[in-house]
Amino acid sequence: MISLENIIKKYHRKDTETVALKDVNLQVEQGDIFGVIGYSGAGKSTLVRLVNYLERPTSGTVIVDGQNLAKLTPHQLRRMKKQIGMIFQHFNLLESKTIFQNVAMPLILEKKSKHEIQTRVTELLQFVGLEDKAKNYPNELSGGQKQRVGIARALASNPKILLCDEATSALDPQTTQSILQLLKRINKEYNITIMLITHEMSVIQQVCNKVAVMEEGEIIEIGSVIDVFGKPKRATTQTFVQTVVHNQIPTVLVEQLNQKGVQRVYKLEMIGSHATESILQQLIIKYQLELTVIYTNMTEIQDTILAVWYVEIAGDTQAIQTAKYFLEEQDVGIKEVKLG
Ligand SMILES: Nc1ncnc2c1ncn2[C@@H]1O[C@H](COP(=O)(O)OP(=O)(O)OP(=O)(O)O)[C@@H](O)[C@H]1O
Repeated sequence: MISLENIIKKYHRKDTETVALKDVNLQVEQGDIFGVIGYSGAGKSTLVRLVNYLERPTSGTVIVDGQNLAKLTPHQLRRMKKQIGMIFQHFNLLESKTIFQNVAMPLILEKKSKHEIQTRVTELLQFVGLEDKAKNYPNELSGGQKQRVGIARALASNPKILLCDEATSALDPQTTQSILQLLKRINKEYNITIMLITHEMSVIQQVCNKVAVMEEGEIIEIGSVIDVFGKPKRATTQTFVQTVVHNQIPTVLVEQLNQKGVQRVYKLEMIGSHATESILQQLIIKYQLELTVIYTNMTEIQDTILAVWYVEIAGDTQAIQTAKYFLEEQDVGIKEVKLG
């Protein structure tokens, strides 16, 4: 649906050159909710703005719905842009227009008939739960309601793709939840492919099926959300993941364990069907090991459980080694951790 190939984007201002994107490649499939995460300045906004050609690449190819955007005539590009809706952190509503008029704006620009506009806007306001606010002005609405207006406006032209630029960053956690639920409905009910950028891993956790992690203009990790959350490779990704997956032993517990002189603590990481206690039982029964569970945490991601267990293992060294092989065969990550 969206393909970015060997994208380089440089900005020039006076004598300075900023390389915002350095050879970026990514594919977004039809039906994806594709998240892009990274710290401020990583290049997320630049990346997402390439998709509707708000920014043009310095080099590389942007393909949307099978079309190379660089090869389109201005008329074809305008038509393509109608297939791509966008919502923003600060909503970008016209303050002097009513909610109805804001949502109607793309349809007015498309010169749709009055009747058509009335029907479509009413339907959209119903969909986002704001049918009673048609005659209000943006400054009479809460942040969450304003974002719903932004969403209704973005959907007016029946887009195939919705781009979300930090759409929930200005909202409180509860309102964020409701907007994310709305995005999920849009994806399912209208079959709209969504690309969203955020600096919050919890947003990715709640709605996305795929994620790209960006750092200094590069994609440093990309894949299904469950894979990236389950086995983050790069330090930045690990830091993001730890904001939602609490897979470290709490410091206070580490101190207690050190005081007790506990040795041989292992961290076991399991994804999906393995994330059960039965694996631990097998270690006890099959390998005659003594296990003491020190800390455990489970996180639900995309209907799958990510589990981490910290266990103290006592027993025959050879038996522990054989048990390690058994765990690796079961796709359970195991490593000895140093306390303190
Ligand atoms: N119009 C511009 N002119 C010059 N430099 C720019 C421009 N837009 C972005 N940049 C620079 O490009 C780099 C990437 O910026 P970008 O806004 O894409 O990052 P971001 O990850 O979206 O950051 P944030 O979360 O703060 O919005 C930054 O160094 C930024 O200063």
